[in-house]
Amino acid sequence: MYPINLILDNKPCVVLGGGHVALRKVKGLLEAKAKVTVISPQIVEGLAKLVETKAIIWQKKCYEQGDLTDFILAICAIGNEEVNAQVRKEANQKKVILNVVDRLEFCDFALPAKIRRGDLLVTFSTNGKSPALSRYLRCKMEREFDETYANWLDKLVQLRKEAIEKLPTSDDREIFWRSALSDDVMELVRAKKYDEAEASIRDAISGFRA
Ligand SMILES: C[C@@]1(CC(=O)O)c2cc3[nH]c(cc4nc(cc5[nH]c(cc(n2)[C@H]1CCC(=O)O)[C@@](C)(CC(=O)O)[C@@H]5CCC(=O)O)C(CC(=O)O)=C4CCC(=O)O)c(CCC(=O)O)c3CC(=O)O
Ligand SMILES: NC(=O)C1=CN([C@@H]2O[C@H](COP(=O)(O)OP(=O)(O)OC[C@H]3O[C@@H](n4cnc5c(N)ncnc54)[C@H](O)[C@@H]3O)[C@@H](O)[C@H]2O)C=CC1
Repeated sequence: MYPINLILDNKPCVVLGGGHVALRKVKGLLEAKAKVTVISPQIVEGLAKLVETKAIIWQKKCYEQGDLTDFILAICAIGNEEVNAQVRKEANQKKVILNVVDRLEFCDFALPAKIRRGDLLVTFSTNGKSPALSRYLRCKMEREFDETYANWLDKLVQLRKEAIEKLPTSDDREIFWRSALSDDVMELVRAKKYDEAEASIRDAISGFRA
């Protein structure tokens, strides 16, 4: 497995099937700001609400060959081997990247469990061996990854700009950040002393010698 984070903002994605698994996958796509269409003869209540609020488009029908046209990514959550095979075939023809929720061998990608805190994204996966373990680790680590990292990340955006202005080469910046983002600084962050942490990084930028 090769981990990548897809940038799906406003890109057309389709979920086939309208059950609870489809709902979870749709929610994940919406978090990534994708433009989501669901194709299914029936949908669960959670999906119906998303249709009502126009958060997603619903095509009330069974999947047919040709339905993947115009989509860049598809998730097949129907749970039928025959349909899975048809969808896999069309995805190959149209070069659409596909996830089949009950068949890892048919997948171009699998979904990890995730913790999102602002722009920070932490993911867990098990190569399909135990989604339950991915979920367990996500729940456990949610406590560790509270909002402090996301708040700090917002500050780092500006500090990174300043480091780019003051430190001439990318080698310098690599050396700088590996030492500047120290346990001591991160302890200040954990204590929500963002200003002190910020000042410490600024001092380090002005005092940096390669
Ligand atoms: C391969 C993969 C394909 C994919 O969906 O991309 C896949 C496949 C399958 N899952 C099944 C079952 C369960 N899936 C979950 C939960 C999650 N499943 C997710 C991802 C993945 N699931 C991909 C690999 C992830 C990895 O590598 O770890 C998560 C992480 C992400 C998400 O869905 O968004 C999300 C947790 C989100 C969260 O809570 O954080 C639970 C637990 C629960 O719901 O409580 C159960 C019941 C317990 C169990 O079986 O473990 C079955 C049916 C097995 C059967 O028939 O018994 C299959 C099919 C098969 O295994 O063949
Ligand atoms: N990857 C994952 O995270 C998980 C996967 N699964 C597997 O996912 C599959 C789906 O699970 P559920 O959502 O609980 O099932 P479900 O049976 O509730 O949902 C299937 C949906 O597909 C629709 N459908 C049926 N035929 C269709 C067709 N030809 N075209 C379009 N839509 C069609 C149905 O109307 C229904 O909405 C199962 O095979 C299950 O084993 C189960 C748990 C987690």
